[in-house]
Amino acid sequence: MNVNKPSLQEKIARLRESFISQLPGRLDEVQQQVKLLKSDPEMNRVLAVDLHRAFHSLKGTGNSFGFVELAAIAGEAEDYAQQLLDLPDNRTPGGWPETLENLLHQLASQVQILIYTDMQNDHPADAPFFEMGHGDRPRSGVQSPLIYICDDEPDQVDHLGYQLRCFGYRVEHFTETADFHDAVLQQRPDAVVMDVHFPHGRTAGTEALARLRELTGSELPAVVLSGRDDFEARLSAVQAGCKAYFTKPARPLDLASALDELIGDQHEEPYRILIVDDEPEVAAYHSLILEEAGMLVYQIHNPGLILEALRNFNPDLVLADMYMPVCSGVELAAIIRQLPEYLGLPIVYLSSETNRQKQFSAMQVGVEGFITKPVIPEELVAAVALRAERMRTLRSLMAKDSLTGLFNHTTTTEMLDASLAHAIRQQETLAVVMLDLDHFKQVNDTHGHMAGDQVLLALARVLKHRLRTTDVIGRYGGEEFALLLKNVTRDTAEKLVNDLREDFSRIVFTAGSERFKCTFSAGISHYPGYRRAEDLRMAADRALYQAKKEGRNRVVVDLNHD
Ligand SMILES: Nc1nc2c(ncn2[C@@H]2O[C@H](COP(=O)(O)OP(=O)(O)OP(=O)(O)O)[C@@H](O)[C@H]2O)c(=O)[nH]1
Repeated sequence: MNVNKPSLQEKIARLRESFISQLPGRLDEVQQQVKLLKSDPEMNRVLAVDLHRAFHSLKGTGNSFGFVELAAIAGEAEDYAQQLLDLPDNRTPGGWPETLENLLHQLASQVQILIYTDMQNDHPADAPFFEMGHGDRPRSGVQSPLIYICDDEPDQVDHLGYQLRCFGYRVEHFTETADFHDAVLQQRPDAVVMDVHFPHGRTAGTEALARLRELTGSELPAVVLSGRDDFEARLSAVQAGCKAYFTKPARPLDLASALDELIGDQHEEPYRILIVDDEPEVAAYHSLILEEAGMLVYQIHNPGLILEALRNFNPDLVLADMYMPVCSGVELAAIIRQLPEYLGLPIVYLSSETNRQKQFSAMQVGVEGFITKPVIPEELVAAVALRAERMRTLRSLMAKDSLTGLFNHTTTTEMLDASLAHAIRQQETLAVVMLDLDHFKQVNDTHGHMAGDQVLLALARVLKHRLRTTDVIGRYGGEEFALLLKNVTRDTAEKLVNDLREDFSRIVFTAGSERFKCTFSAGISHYPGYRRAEDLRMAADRALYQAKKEGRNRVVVDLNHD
């Protein structure tokens, strides 16, 4: 099937065309407003406010789409409307109303020119152009990360590969750098574990990485695992762009942590940006810029929909226009700030208001920033990404457990309520799993608290890599975890948790010179078997208790229903 998706430039061109086609109608409206204003001896301020907003938005949108002359005339008219507003009641500025009529006349000529040029030219030369890099876009796939290990010592590597698979990675092993080289060109891995010394060269491994970088123009995320611990080997690793250096024998858990760090960012969810702008074309234009940078954008053109949009879309940042008909940007920001759950949500104005004093007072309601139109796309993306990132970090500190990075008890409980409500609404199923490490006190007592922490981290990592991004993983208590598996049958949930249990039980931990393994037990309950969150949790708890009683290292599914 041949699907011709419009390019970014084509989408922008369509927005411009749509804006141009609306210009005569908008001009008509402005002319009506001026007429009303002229015939009103009281100089109605409401009419003047409307007029100011109309010119302001014409200026902003004109600028955004590169119609500089139209924007300049609209800007002059906006200043004049401001003078009308600033004067005491019943007074009019000098040149009234000829100045305004003259500006309207100029605007009408500009609109004619734009319509004519648009008809002549498919791609206006002055269309704002931007191109954003695609390299940093988050990956959308949910497949486990692919790791290439390149090492000529099969025994050691087999064991390492086996352990990394238990952590949820897909692993491929190469003993020859030439095979590794060809494989990378065929399918680029998420990360590489590379040896330095090979029979055909003292630094053949790191040289292979450097060659690939030259050939492809980009660095492979790589760590070194080598028997050598000398300056030459370490320097070759740094020069090849390797981010960590491990000497053999390395602990699989340490390597897994380094690999997680290397590829971690790629699993980040895209930033969620809510745009509030009464001009659909302008909102769509800014939305295109942000989407092109990999963000997820939702637009509303009526500020009255803000409450629903916040709740349904759950944004990381709100980008709001300052002058809108239903309510101003300042009023909108004040409404958001009065909602306790959105107190920390960054709000940024995107406006053509250039008056510093007005910008400053508009920010007094707790607004994070001010971006003036027309925007430079890279600056918009950078300003939005920076603030959205900060919001993510703050949220994560509040919602996540500091050791494992999983959701904490409170958030997991809230998510159980939300997931159950969603399952009921969508007529889907939901499995709740309570999971508890076996004899964990003994692990701490025998190998120390730090070794215990490593076990908790390892389990968290296995769960994160192996479950879908839509599933919820929480650290419910000290050594107790809760999983919410969405839209799975009871049998699928049981098989999944049993596979996790078996893989986890194969991981070898080291504490000093000691080696040990660890297991967990799990209990599963299921919606629609139970219809209340608390009942689901208690049923999963009872099943877990039974698994412990029956000898641990097993999964029990609750078969009772309410
Ligand atoms: N290392 C470490 N240990 C923790 C943490 N949180 C809780 N624990 C320990 O987890 C252990 C839980 O022990 P118990 O509740 O007796 O359970 P258990 O030894 O796992 O026995 P069963 O659950 O019956 O198999 C206690 O020793 C806690 O100190 C943590 O963050 N780090």
